[in-house]
Amino acid sequence: MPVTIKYLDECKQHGKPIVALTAWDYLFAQVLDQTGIDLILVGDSLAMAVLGYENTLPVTLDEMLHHAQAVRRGVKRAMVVFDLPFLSYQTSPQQALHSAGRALKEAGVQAVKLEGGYPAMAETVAQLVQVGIPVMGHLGLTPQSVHQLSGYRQQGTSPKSEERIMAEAIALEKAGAFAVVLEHIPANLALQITQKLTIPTLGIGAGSHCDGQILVTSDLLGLSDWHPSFAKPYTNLRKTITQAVQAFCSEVRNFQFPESKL
Ligand SMILES: Nc1nc(=O)c2c([nH]1)NC[C@@H]1CN(c3ccc(C(=O)N[C@@H](CCC(=O)O)C(=O)O)cc3)CN21
Ligand SMILES: CC(C)C(=O)C(=O)O
Ligand SMILES: [Mg+2]
Repeated sequence: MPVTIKYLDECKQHGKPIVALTAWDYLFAQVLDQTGIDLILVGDSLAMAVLGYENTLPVTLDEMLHHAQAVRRGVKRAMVVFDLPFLSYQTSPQQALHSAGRALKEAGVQAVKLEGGYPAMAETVAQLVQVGIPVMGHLGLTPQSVHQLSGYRQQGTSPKSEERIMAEAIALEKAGAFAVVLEHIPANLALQITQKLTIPTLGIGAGSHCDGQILVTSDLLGLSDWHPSFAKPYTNLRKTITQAVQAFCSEVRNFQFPESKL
């Protein structure tokens, strides 16, 4: 059974943690989906994780759509969410509608995600939801605002900032968002938001009290050359791949592969 908004709501109600990861291609999406995770995000973090950019700002809507199409082909069960890239939705609700519409029509994703809250984004979310496009919010550390935020610093550390993030979360829920990502905020603030909202919260660097967790897949696999402090590598694929390639090099250079058959 494919994962639906209703299923994610039930997870929250029953205290069953939601598991979410990012993917950028068919191969990884298929492997992840077959493990039974709930949600796959085509995250704009792919700008950094797989395209080698310094931040997420350069990646374009067309580039993201190309990745999303590949991801979609690999997924049968998980909900696929498309991360709207920088400046594909901030200009106006019309622009957001056009970009989100392309993600649903051209890549076949079930939902979109956008960064930010009240007041501008709440209005945009409301308009998308009104035409039947499910929206996931993203608050706290919003990487598309890296320059405005003076780096990838933890957010919600002052009473004023805490209050603002809580207000934005409430505004997103009111606007009709079906879930919200909370990134790099104190665990206690994430707990308060999770208790206050009826929609599920997905945490990344936001403690253990969210309704689910999301990580960048290359960080979980130990494939990235760098990962944020809050990520946990569950294996060291970088090392495994390096060793396999070195073994191949050695066998080719020593005429051991392929086996000689005359
Ligand atoms: N591979 C990868 N994993 C991610 O989780 C991720 C990305 N890329 N790219 C987009 C954003 C950027 N993220 C980040 C990046 C850096 C920190 C980090 O190291 N923060 C430091 C402070 C850095 C500073 O002050 O500039 C910290 O201790 O909070 C956190 C989240 C999370 N996202
Ligand atoms: C980490 C998640 C929430 C994200 O926005 C991304 O991968 O781009
Ligand atoms: Mg993102």
